[in-house]
Amino acid sequence: MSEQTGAPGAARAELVRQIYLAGISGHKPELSTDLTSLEEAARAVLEPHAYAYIAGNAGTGTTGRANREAFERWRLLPRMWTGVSERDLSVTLFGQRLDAPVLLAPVAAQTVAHPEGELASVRAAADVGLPFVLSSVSSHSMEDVAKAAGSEPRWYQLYWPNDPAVAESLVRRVESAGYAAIVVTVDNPAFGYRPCDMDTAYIPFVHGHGIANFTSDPAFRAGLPEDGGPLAAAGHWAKISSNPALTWDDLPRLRSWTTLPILIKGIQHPDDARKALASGANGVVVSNHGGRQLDGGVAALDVLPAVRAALGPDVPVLMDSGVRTGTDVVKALALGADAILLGRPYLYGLALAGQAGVEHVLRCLLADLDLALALTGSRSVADITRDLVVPSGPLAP
Ligand SMILES: Cc1cc2nc3c(=O)[nH]c(=O)nc-3n(C[C@H](O)[C@H](O)[C@H](O)COP(=O)(O)O)c2cc1C
Ligand SMILES: CCCCCCC(=O)C(=O)O
Repeated sequence: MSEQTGAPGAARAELVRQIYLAGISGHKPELSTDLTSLEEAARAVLEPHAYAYIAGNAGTGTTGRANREAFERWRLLPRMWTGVSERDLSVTLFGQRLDAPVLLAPVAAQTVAHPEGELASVRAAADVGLPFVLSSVSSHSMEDVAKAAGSEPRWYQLYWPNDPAVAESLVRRVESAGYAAIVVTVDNPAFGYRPCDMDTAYIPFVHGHGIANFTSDPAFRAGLPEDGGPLAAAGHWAKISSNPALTWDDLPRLRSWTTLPILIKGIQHPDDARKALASGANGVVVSNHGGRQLDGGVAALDVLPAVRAALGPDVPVLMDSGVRTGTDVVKALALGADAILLGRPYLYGLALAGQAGVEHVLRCLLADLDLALALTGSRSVADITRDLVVPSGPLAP
């Protein structure tokens, strides 16, 4: 977030300029500006089990593919001569002004991709001015990540543990460490059936990745056996980490621990969106976890308009699962999202070049988005309305 108001932030204008100047001078970027190509590039540098964990989907990958197919089914219907020399990508969520409608999705155990993990990602997010959403299951503690973010915005994603003392302790730390919102993920009552991980017999959390918020938590440590080493900590985490007994009746308890905005992530049914709001949430994230949980499920983009209709125009609705380009962001916004969360693409940037790789991905996405605004005739996010997208195929006369 920056203090700037109005037309595009200097940083974004500069990145568009740099990308084009690079083309003119013949100076090739180290990583491709086609973000969809980074997965293959990252595959070449990652250990097979690490690539499988990041890229993998549940089951046969049907939901993961559906996420992309849904974006492909929509086409942008651009308008001309609307006067787009000044473009403003900013949005306001929960009173917080964001330079662009883009956040970094919570992704677990980022040291699997790069030794600096979340510290590299949050620094990149801060440099570009986008909020970072820290996973509960991070390889660096929420306090260390907050320090690396400096004064830039960060949100926290909560997997609600089944130990009430640990749950409350985590939430209180989130508030003390200056996180600006809590994103509660509800699509994970159990780990999805993921052949990609079972076949490599790889679970990051037993290899020292992803449990820093727990090993640094006094309530968690109180439950550890005295002589327990890292394996005992991982074992204890596995016991308390998920909470399949949760129902909507539990949300008021979380509400009583914090005044921060609460978003529910993993919403796919309009009735669940209504229940989330009725139980005390302030917004939702339409998501199927990038296809990593339920195979054969609906595409996130396909349910977005129904969720928006259920909640009305004023409730913050974010979405993720399948966003790969700036034009995907425009489609999601046109179909009802206030902002999107970017997932795997920034992890591939992280794997390829650490902080610089994440920055590259974010700058490319923002440049693409800025140009998509110009090319669709949109001067601001408010101009991205439902009539900017049509189903693929001939336009009805
Ligand atoms: C390796 C990996 C780890 C993830 N870890 C978490 C997590 O800890 N918490 C969470 O809510 N979502 C997690 N997600 C889901 C993302 O937040 C997001 O919903 C998903 O990546 C969107 O799909 P996409 O990356 O295909 O666009 C993870 C996704 C990946 C790829
Ligand atoms: C209950 C915690 C499981 C952590 C799963 C991390 C994740 O969301 C993913 O791999 O996807």
